[in-house]
Amino acid sequence: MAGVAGKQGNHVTPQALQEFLTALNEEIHERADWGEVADYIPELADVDPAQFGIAVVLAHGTVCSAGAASKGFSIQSVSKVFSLGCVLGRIGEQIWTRVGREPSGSRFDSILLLELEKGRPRNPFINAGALVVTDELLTGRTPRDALSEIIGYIRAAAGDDDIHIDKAVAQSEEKTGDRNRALANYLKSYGNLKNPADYTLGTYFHQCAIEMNCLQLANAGRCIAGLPGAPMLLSETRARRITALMLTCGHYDESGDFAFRVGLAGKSGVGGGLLMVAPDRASIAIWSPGLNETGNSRAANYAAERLAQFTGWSIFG
Ligand SMILES: NC(=O)CC[C@H](N)C(=O)O
Repeated sequence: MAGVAGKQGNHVTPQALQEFLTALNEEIHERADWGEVADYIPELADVDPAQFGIAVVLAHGTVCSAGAASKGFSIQSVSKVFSLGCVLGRIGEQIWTRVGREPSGSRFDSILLLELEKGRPRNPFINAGALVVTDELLTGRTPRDALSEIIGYIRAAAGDDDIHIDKAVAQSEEKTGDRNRALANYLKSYGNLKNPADYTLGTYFHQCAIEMNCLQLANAGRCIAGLPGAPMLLSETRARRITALMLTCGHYDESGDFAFRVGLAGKSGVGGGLLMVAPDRASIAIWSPGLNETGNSRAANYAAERLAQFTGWSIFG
């Protein structure tokens, strides 16, 4: 890897970036520090952790990629970025009466703060908050229609209709989703779940089971990164605010460390996916299914740090 990295500021050429990504892919495989796949969702437990893909869409539309960038994976919690975009389009700022905008400092599936804060989840990216967002999207609709809206939004963002739900993953999580069931019922007891818990949970499990590859995900992030030519799905203000939430809450109790090491807004998922945005510069998707102790991809986090060092894209200068 020596001799490849170096702070490039605004002047990252596609060619230099492509060379860097190719070398990074090799470095990741040489390190072989993969972490453990999420085994609480049985279908994900079978995925080989020794895989890595990365795709970067630059402001002028050039795409650079390396590794398994066109291999599909379960986006899991990365879907929460798009369900939030969707609900903001639907009911606007009213969603904030039901969910907060503060980092939780606890695990993605924690119930701890929910009692203390009377059923209003800290933010839309922890499971409790995402359940509230999905519940809002479900209100007045069938689960099938709510899911069509979410997947339609993602397809429009990616500019690609070939994005689908992996039903086996959804069913697998349905079988083992007791903690999410507990969260949904707890929300319901505080009057912060409008639909029957099973409906909201079923919709949420299917939303998490959407399968995408890095190229599709990086394309879908263009509207959040505010890249020219991105589909008009979010106002500038909303894109900026979603980015702020990704930075402060996108990695759960590792969000501070990610900001410290990488300096870019990102949203992770237990499928090993990571969507990251460098506002006005690039949309980045990284995937490696092995996770660290906080449920974030070990190799994707490492790659994000190396990419930020190479490009100089940290929002902190
Ligand atoms: N962090 C994640 O990706 C969690 C999503 C997963 N579907 C869950 O609810 O547990």
